[in-house]
Amino acid sequence: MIRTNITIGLFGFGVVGQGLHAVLERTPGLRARIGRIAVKDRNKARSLPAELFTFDKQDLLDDPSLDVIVELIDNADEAYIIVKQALLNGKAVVTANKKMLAEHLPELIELQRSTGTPLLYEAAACASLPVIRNLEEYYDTDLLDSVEGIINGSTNYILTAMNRDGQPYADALAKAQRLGFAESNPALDVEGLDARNKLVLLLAHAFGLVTGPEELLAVGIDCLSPLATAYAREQGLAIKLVAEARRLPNGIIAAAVLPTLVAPSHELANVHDEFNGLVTQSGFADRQFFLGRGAGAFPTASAVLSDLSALTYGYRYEYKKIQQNAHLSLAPDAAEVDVLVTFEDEANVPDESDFTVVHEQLRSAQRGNYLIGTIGLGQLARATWLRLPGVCVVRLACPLRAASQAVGARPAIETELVNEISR
Ligand SMILES: NC(=O)C1=CN([C@@H]2O[C@H](COP(=O)(O)OP(=O)(O)OC[C@H]3O[C@@H](n4cnc5c(N)ncnc54)[C@H](OP(=O)(O)O)[C@@H]3O)[C@@H](O)[C@H]2O)C=CC1
Ligand SMILES: N[C@@H](CC=O)C(=O)O
Repeated sequence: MIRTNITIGLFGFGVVGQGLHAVLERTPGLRARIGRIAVKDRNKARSLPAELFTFDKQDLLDDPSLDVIVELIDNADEAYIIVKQALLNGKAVVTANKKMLAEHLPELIELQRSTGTPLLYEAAACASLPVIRNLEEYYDTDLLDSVEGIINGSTNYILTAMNRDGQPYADALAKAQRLGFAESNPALDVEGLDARNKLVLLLAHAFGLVTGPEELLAVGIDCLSPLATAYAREQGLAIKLVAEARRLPNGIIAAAVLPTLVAPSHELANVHDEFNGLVTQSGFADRQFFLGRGAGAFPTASAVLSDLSALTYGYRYEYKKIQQNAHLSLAPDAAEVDVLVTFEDEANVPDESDFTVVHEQLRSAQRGNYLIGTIGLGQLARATWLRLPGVCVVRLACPLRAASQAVGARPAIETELVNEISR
């Protein structure tokens, strides 16, 4: 699609949809205009003339005067139906819906190929940060070793409000919702699932690895314990929700979303509020850092705008790395991670035999219970204690790495038990 005037069929007129309308008004150079808007709620007051709105998706999907469908709704299942039909109808699509994309990526890649119709989604990962197109194009000839970042704005906003401003978790979450940063279902944010959906997209564009979200371990910030927070503070570290994908030897990729202790010298330590930050490490370019707003109306709309502009010069994702890196595979059992696990009582003690090495333990009625150890990433994902109430897992300040032990071979446990056990 190479043209200078675009007429948009817009699905959704919420935070991002209204942001896009405002941004387009201020960007006359693009010569894109919204032709029709599909929304859901018939009783909601709208800031634009009523004749612009419809409640029937076919009014947009079947309208030959609309060149591009921009999908900005908060329902991933409906979004999938809309995007699929638009592509089958030969309409280019721009979407910000990372949940829908992560759940259907293989099919959506194939649909782009079979229909020859582009689907762009820069806003779906890190909102205003131009990460997808950079990973797709800029690093094409470079050897990417890792991408790690803060890729959910709401949780970073919450953690900043709690740690810097002393706000309670519930208040900080409510404010992230009021500001339009959080998903309609904020569990997606705080449970790490939104970051996991974005990690699926990063994996596809950084390494050509197409995987489902359920293949990736995600732990959120909803279970952070006061003990973990105090531990971080004592060590002079910040807790951030970090997504990481790392290339290990033998064509293995390790990837996960985990609350992580971050040293003050690390780029991510200075990513605050709803900002996102992404660090890439690559063979020739070395270390690079992207920083910008990761949520909100205008930052997200700016990425949608950039995709619309890219469509005018015929841009589409080629997913070249899927062919180039066909030898890469996700292998959580070949990776390990160092973690701090805090737990409330005997009912939710982590199973020591799950750990490759237990470095330190404390069980104290006064100070609380914790264990610091090295554990296989796959083993952590399978651990029955991981999801028990009262259990909090935080990754220590070191990257995912290749497992030092063959799977199944148990090393001697090095336990430095701080013997304060009073029960
Ligand atoms: N907010 C943010 O910072 C970011 C959001 N995103 C993604 O952008 C998308 C939109 O988010 P956001 O604007 O915050 O969400 P909002 O909840 O603010 O708005 C959702 C909009 O979708 C409409 N809608 C819901 N279901 C349908 C349907 N079946 N048909 C037509 N319209 C429908 C709603 O209609 P009605 O007005 O009638 O209720 C509403 O206008 C989501 O996928 C989100 O994950 C991505 C990056 C950042
Ligand atoms: N809820 C998301 C919105 C942007 O993707 C977030 O907080 O990052």
